[in-house]
Amino acid sequence: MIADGVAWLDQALAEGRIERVDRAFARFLRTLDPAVDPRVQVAAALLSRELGEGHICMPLTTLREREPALGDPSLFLSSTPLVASADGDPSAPLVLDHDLLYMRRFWRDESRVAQAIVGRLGVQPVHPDLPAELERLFPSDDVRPDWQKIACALAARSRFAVITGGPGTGKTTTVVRLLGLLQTLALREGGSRLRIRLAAPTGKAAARLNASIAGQVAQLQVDPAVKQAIPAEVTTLHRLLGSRPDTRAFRHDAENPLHLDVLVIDEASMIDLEMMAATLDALPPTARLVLLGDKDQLSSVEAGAVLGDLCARADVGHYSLATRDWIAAACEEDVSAWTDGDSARALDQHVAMLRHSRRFGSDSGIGALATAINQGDAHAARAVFASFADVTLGAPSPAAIATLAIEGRDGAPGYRHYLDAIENTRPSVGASEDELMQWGRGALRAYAGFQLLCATRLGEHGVLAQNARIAQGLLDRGLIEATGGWYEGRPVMLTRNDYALGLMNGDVGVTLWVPDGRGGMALRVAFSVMDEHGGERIRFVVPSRLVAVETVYAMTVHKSQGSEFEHTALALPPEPSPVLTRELVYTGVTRARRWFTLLAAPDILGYAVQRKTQRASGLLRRLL
Ligand SMILES: Nc1ncnc2c1ncn2[C@@H]1O[C@H](COP(=O)(O)OP(=O)(O)OP(=O)(O)O)[C@@H](O)[C@H]1O
Repeated sequence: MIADGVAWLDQALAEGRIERVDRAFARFLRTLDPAVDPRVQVAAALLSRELGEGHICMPLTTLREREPALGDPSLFLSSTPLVASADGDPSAPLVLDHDLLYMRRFWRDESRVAQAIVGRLGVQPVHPDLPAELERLFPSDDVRPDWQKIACALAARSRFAVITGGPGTGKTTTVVRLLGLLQTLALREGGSRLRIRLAAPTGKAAARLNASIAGQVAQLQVDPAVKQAIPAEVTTLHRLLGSRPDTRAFRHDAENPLHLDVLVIDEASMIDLEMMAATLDALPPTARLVLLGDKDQLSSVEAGAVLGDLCARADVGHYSLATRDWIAAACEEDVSAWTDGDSARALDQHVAMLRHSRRFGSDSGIGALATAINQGDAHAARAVFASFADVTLGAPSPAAIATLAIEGRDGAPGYRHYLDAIENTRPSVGASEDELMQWGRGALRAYAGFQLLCATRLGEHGVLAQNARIAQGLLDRGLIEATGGWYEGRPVMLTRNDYALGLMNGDVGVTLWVPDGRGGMALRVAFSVMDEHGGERIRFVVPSRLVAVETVYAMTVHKSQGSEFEHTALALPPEPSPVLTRELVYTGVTRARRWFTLLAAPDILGYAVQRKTQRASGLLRRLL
């Protein structure tokens, strides 16, 4: 029995079971209802803690486990005005929906997302030319079934589609062909062209999709008029929705919807619940939404795991008999093995999983490692290191990590390679602006040759400590001229959006000495930015204008989402910790294009791989 809420909160805070913000929320409830039951305050504090961990809600079973002294929470939660049922008092700050406890804002966001998706489920009539066009865009493939073709077909017949797949499984290829298909069918017989927009949750992800989409559109086997009607420009979701400084509201919402017919969002695993709700609000009811992403990656930094929820059943498919037959007719593909007439749900018919990586073949350790990690098979994951040259397991001592980060290994670059590239390609004193831009572009490309990833920001094994060690190691070797302040070679990452500069949180720039235009030299930070035609341009920024930046020799795995590096090293702390999860390691491994180095004790790898995170939410229940 809990008689004194204040004492419980203070003690839980002292024991580290809750944080100050959780206690503040529980205390705030007392201002709304001075006679509040202390057990409601305890439940509220524990709920607030769960939200801080990225969950959307808290199942009552979890609440009971966290504090057995609460007894049966459904009894006291149903008899306080602070908690309402789903259709109860809309001013109550907490909602109890069946056995899930929510803060009102999260419950509302989840309801908006669920409603908007449910409204889009269902099959629309398709153009009779669909099978022929699919056949043209996806000439017979040696890998059967051709999931790219199936994903494209499913997306073509409805206003909502999810395409998930690991790295190199062809998400971009599929969506470009889908857009070609939709636009071809729309323009046929004098129809009007579809207004298509492409977006990604971060500037970096948008830039990467931008780079790959332009090339893919050029190769697309469609009419030139169709090609022209496919946009190459990828924007951030914030920009698309029209974010306004200092407010959570966007310019586009249900009252002022976006003017578009098709919205494609890449890297959808990074979208949190609130952003998804805002996006769906702003989408006209008739518009199609296509979500692309890798369901196995880390979820968004903010609460929710919308893509993970939507793809929770993707491995098994759960296609209905009707979907199976429709796919057979439209694509000549057989998905019987992924069909389950009894348990098929409407949502399942809108989800396709690409299962064959074209980037990582059977000779790729990175691919084999990603698969073993996803299967939670630590033994197989360790065995991969012994069998493949592109992946290596190294010691996690701070000194060894810094050395690897600087020197690289066996042909795989480290930061020496990047700093040498700056030095070796330095333009002459009278270099033109074009030559300087080319130098900046080369430096940024060389920087993308290697990245050290850490599990956390703080602590001896975190980003800040590793940054300091690497900078010292570079200084000791004469590769940089200082370890603090601004110096040539300092790589920085923005920690906040800077709309005035057109730079986004997560954008990385490199510091270079360039002519100042008055006969002297000045340090400038080179960033890759998109011009108005979707092309890449290098912008040199005065360091003093960059107010929210961090040195980025090391970055957290979270921040690395949406980026790829030729050689990626992932350093894991030596002690077990809640941040070490399967998704974290998988996301780290799949940032690597050619080489991957894991700096971890083998037992820590096993520990992390066995810990699959599950964020509590009621979304799937509402959708199935
Ligand atoms: N059906 C296909 N036929 C031939 N090549 C393909 C096909 N699909 C994809 N590829 C090639 O495989 C590579 C990866 O494809 P793509 O970039 O579309 O994958 P992705 O899933 O978007 O990858 P990422 O992990 O970068 O998001 C590209 O080089 C692409 O050209």
